[in-house]
Amino acid sequence: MEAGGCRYQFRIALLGDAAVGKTSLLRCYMRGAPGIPEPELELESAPTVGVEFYTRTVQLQAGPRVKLQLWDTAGQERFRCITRSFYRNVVGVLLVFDVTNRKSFEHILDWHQEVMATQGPDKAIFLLIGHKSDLQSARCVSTQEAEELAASLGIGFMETSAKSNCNVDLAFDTLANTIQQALWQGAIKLEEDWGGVRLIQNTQISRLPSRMQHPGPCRC
Ligand SMILES: Nc1nc2c(ncn2[C@@H]2O[C@H](COP(=O)(O)OP(=O)(O)OP(=O)(O)O)[C@@H](O)[C@H]2O)c(=O)[nH]1
Repeated sequence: MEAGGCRYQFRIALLGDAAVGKTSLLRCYMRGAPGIPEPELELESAPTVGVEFYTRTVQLQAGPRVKLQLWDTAGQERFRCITRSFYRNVVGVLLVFDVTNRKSFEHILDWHQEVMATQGPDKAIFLLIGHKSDLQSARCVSTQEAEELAASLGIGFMETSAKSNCNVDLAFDTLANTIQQALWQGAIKLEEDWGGVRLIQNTQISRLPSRMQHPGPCRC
C-alpha cells in the first residue's frame, strides 16, 4: 500500500445528535495520543459550534502509518448546513448515539442516510457507536437492537464510554483498519478531487511519535 515512502491521511467524522458525547469521545481518544500531555479527565464540554478537527498518527495492523484527521461536528440542528458541507470529503464516519437517549438511536438512520445521499453508496466506511456505556442503569437502547441496526446497515457496532475509557481506542482503530483494508482491496480509491483519503509525503506527517495501538482491557 505504501508508495515511494508516502503515506495516507484518512478523514473521519463523528456524527450524531447533540450531547451524545462526540466531543468527549474524541477528546478521550486524543488524550491517549503519544506526545499529548494528559490533562485531568474532563468530561464537561460546551456544545460544538460547526466543526472542529484534531489529528492523530497511528500505526495500522497491516503495517502502514496513517494520519487520522478527526472531525468533531455539532449535533445541533442549527449547525446542520455547516456540517453537511463536510460529508462529501470523509472516508470514515463514527455514527454516535447515547445508549441512554432513545431518540438519538432512532436518528441514526437519518445521519446515515444524509451521508449516503451526499456521497453515494459505498464511499464511506461507517461504525455505529453506542456511547455512555458506563450509564448501565439509565440505558434505554439494548446492545442487541443496536447490533441489529448495524447489521441491517451492513456496518460494525461497538459500545464506548469516555467516562470509563472503555473501547475508545478500539473504536477509532477498528474504523481506521477497516478503511485501510477497503483501500487495499480497491473498494475505496484515491481520487484527485476527494479529501476522504489523501496521499501525503513523509515530511507532512504529524511530528508526534506514533505507536501501535493496543486497546487496553475494557473497564466498563
Ligand atoms: N456518563 C457519561 N457521560 C458522558 C460521556 N461522554 C460524554 N458525556 C457527557 O455528555 C454530555 C455531552 O457531551 P459532549 O461530548 O459535549 O456531546 P456532543 O455530542 O459533542 O455534543 P454537541 O457538540 O452538542 O453535538 C456532557 O455532559 C458530557 O460530560 C460518557 O462516556 N459517559
